[in-house]
Amino acid sequence: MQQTLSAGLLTLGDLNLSETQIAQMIEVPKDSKMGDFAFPTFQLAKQLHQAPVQIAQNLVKQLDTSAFAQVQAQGPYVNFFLQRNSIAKTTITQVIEQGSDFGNHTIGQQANVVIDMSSPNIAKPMSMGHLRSTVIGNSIALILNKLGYQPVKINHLGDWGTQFGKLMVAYKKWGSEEEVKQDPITNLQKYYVKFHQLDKEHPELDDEAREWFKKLENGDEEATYLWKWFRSESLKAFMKVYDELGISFDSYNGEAFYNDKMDEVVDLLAQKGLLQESQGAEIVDLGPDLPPALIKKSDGATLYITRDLAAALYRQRTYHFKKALYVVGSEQSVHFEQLKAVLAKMGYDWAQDIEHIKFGLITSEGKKLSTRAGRVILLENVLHGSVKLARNQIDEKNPTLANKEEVAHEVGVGAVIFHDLKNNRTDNFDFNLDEVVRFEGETGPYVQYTHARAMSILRKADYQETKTDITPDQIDDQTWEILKFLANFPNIIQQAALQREPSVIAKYALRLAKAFNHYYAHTKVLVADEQLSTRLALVKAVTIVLKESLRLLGVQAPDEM
Ligand SMILES: NC(=[NH2+])NCCC[C@H](N)C(=O)O
Repeated sequence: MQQTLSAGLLTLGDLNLSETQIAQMIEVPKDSKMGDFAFPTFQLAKQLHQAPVQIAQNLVKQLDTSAFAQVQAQGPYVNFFLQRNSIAKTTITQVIEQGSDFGNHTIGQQANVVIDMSSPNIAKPMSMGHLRSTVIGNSIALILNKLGYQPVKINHLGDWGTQFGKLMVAYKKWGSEEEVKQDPITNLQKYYVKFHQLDKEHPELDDEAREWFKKLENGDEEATYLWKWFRSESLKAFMKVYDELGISFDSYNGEAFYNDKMDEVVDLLAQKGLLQESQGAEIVDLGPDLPPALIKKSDGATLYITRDLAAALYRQRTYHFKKALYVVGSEQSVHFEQLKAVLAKMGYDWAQDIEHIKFGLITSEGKKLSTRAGRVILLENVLHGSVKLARNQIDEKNPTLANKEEVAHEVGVGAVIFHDLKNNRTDNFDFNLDEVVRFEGETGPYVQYTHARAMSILRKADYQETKTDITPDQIDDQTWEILKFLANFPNIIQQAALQREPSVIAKYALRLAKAFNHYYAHTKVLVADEQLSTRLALVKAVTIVLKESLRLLGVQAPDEM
């Protein structure tokens, strides 16, 4: 279809659309009367100086339609109706032969894409925002990898800053080693909060904190020891969450890693004549549309953005990245615009390869989370609560299941990840644990359950791949619904990659699962007639694509649940 469209489009005018770009535009209409696939013409109107409806009509006249059952213009769309039988045979055969490789592409040519993700702050709890960054970043890495890119997942830990001075003072005054070892995050946080409760009335505390931070910067033995220890205890606690999520990183180079790389950045900025003094501080002016970037404070301390500049330089040198993605909440938009702007001013053309992958807030009862208002969601409670709810559902639906513990974990954790990824990433969404783990509706467990159900059909039939001989004769509407989705999977992956949007895959998986359940409700799959092996092959293909969709989101697909 891409080839046909590509050839047809060339006759309309000077359009520079690659087949990949065309693939990314193709849609599967919700109403099958509008075709199996549809090609929208809106986006071409400007370039061609024609109305979309006109373009659709002209295009249809130019297309070689011999490979299709029917091609027609309907409003601003070109609708394609495929030859069901031939598509059925090729699609099912392809999916089964390629297995989880179905949809793979070499477009990425092994180029490195650096993904800055998760990046929680030492001695503080990991927030729901950090969870979003972790699961979105992980899924984007998996999607890009499927297209032949080499993702490099970097956890840019918040492990440096004046807060460590405060923490050291607080720990030495009110802390204990046992407490920190037992529950590092809760207790370190507790000391820090106590410091802030007292420092208003005891300003000498702030002086002590400054001294401790200075000691740390100067490599003092005790300060360094404490810092390393806080860092490693916190990291251990974070690792537990990452282990539960099944997510790993290629690097944990956090802010502190760039300590000895800051001078170079400041020198470079000075050499290029970009540094200005402003009230004792050093800034880079970024014109009327952006606030200036604060590079060095009047006391000589460098800032968040200075570290990000050093990190960008380091990553470019180390990985020669094709793209550098920063998966960070929308509230940091200005920071990343500044980062790009400073790098562009420094004359690095790779500044344009930096992308801020924004995401929205998680709310509770429609309101922003707030520790003070008591609207907090603790990550650990979410994961454990979700696994527990999944366990209850399994006990109810499948009490004799063998590895309940393991499956409950895969379902509970998968539910949380899926719930996050099914929304457009920039949308805010409300968190309600009961909703997350439901086996019906638009949830991860629903997709997992559909996969497990399809697997159980194959088990009952004692399906052997070698028996596959596909001879579809009549393809009814329910079957066709599934086939269409299967055939479109490669396009879906490319769409998700281009938009950096895992929700494209999550929504696709929901639609495919729904189509399968619809089919299953209408079809006696296991009846022994001459179409049995074709039906089983279809079911097999569905299990492959559902499982691969879930994998790309970072969600497991148990065979039974
Ligand atoms: N390179 C970066 N700035 N990454 C994001 C860091 C996020 C930061 N630690 C925070 O919690 O807000």
